Amino acid sequence: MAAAAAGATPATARKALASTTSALLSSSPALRRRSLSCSAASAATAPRIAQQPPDLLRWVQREGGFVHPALRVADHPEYGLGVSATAADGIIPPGAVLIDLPGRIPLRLRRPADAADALLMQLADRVPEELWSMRLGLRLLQERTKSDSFWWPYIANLPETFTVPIFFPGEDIKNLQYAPLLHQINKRCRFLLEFEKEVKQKLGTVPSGDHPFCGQDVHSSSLGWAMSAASSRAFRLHGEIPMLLPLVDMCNHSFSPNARIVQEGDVESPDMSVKVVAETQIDQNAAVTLNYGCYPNDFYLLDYGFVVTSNPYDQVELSYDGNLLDAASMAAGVSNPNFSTPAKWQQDILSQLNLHGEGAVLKVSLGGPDVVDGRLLAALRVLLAADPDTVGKHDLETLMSLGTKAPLGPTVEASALRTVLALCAIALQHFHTKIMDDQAVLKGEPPLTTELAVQFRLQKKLMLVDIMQNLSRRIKSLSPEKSTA
Ligand SMILES: C[S@@+](CC[C@H](N)C(=O)[O-])C[C@H]1O[C@@H](n2cnc3c(N)ncnc32)[C@H](O)[C@@H]1O
Repeated sequence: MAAAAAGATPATARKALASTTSALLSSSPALRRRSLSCSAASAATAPRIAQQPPDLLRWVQREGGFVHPALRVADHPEYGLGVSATAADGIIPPGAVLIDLPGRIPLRLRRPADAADALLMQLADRVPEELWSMRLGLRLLQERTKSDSFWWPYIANLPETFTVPIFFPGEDIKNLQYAPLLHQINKRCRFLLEFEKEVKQKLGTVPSGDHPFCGQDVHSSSLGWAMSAASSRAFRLHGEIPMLLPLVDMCNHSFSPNARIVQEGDVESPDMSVKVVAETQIDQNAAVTLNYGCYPNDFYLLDYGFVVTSNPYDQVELSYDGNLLDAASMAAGVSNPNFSTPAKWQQDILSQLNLHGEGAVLKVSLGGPDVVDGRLLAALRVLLAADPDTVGKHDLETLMSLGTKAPLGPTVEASALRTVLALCAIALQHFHTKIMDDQAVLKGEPPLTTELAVQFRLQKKLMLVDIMQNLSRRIKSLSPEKSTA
């Protein structure tokens, strides 16, 4: 729905991106520059920019970095490359420094040193803040085109392609079946197509010596590569300045990580360093993992190109809408719901919850650690309550918490939870396929992009079913005679 409103469909935007992929291969010779093209033939599982990239670990050490002697970069069976402890060395104790990068190794946007840098910054300023990965991506692309880049050993080890949905075939974008994500993908694809034009216009007549990409043409596909490299590998440390951290970015993700990143010194200071420190004991052969962030799968797929199964932070987004709530509560057997026509005292509380009036934020969610969005839960409780006096005895925090058992009594609580149950059922119906259909597709070992799209929607549905079971248990635990609305 949202994607249609935004204009071009993700599928058409994707087609245009795909059609520029071959145009990316620019081969006109020039000094001081490295072609943006690269051969697809390299390691079968994870093709890298260079067919035989330099040893990243040794480069970090040569440039003054520290790497714990027990660590290696090795193929992970499912996640591409990863950092792991060797079988031979002993266990690594908690607190041990695993990697230490001096300030010259991280790659980030820098203050302009010449005309090319100044142009790059002007382009970066044209990118909206929410697409910070494109800003950093421009810097990466600048270094990728230089033949003598300090960061070449790092760049040579980067993946040649990414599994983020801007590169999905149109069919697999449709396979996601989830409007908020389709909207984001569409936005990114349209941005890349527009930005390609802007970059071409800006750099069209710039002489090669002042050109941020050494005179090479930049297309939406190369911009997409750079944006995806940055979004899937950059870290935002103190000061929120995103940086690419060579070798550190070979560590894969876990919500129960055994390591964490520590920044020492200010980002701008010359003695800044970035360390990876063992959070727990790291056994022989164990992978070193970092937590990329406690986010839903939308974020993981859009920025990193993977889906976390049983992600405790996954959510389904919906829009707070009185008519939808009336329909849901009637379907749940709640008599005379008045979500679309709240009384004045109820409107006042909805305003406090930022669900009513000017500037209201109507996006609410189901799932994640709270199970039900606190603002949605409070609104339901308040709108189902008969009088302002009972409600007035509780503060908003209590009304927003599912942990507080039935603050307005079991009858209101049962009706509120039943309405949420019905909302879950409505959300489930928005997916065109059933859980069993998705499981059957996955059993058939489809192409990777189909697998990711189907896994994404399956995880959302399984999460909704979990919430429904959770709420049913809560409704049952309310006193039996009052839980029937
Ligand atoms: C920061 S890089 C880590 C190094 C990467 N594996 C490589 O081969 O270069 C992040 C990427 O690793 C993969 N990855 C990391 N953790 C993962 C996980 N828990 N599940 C699936 N893929 C993961 C994804 O492709 C992700 O975009």
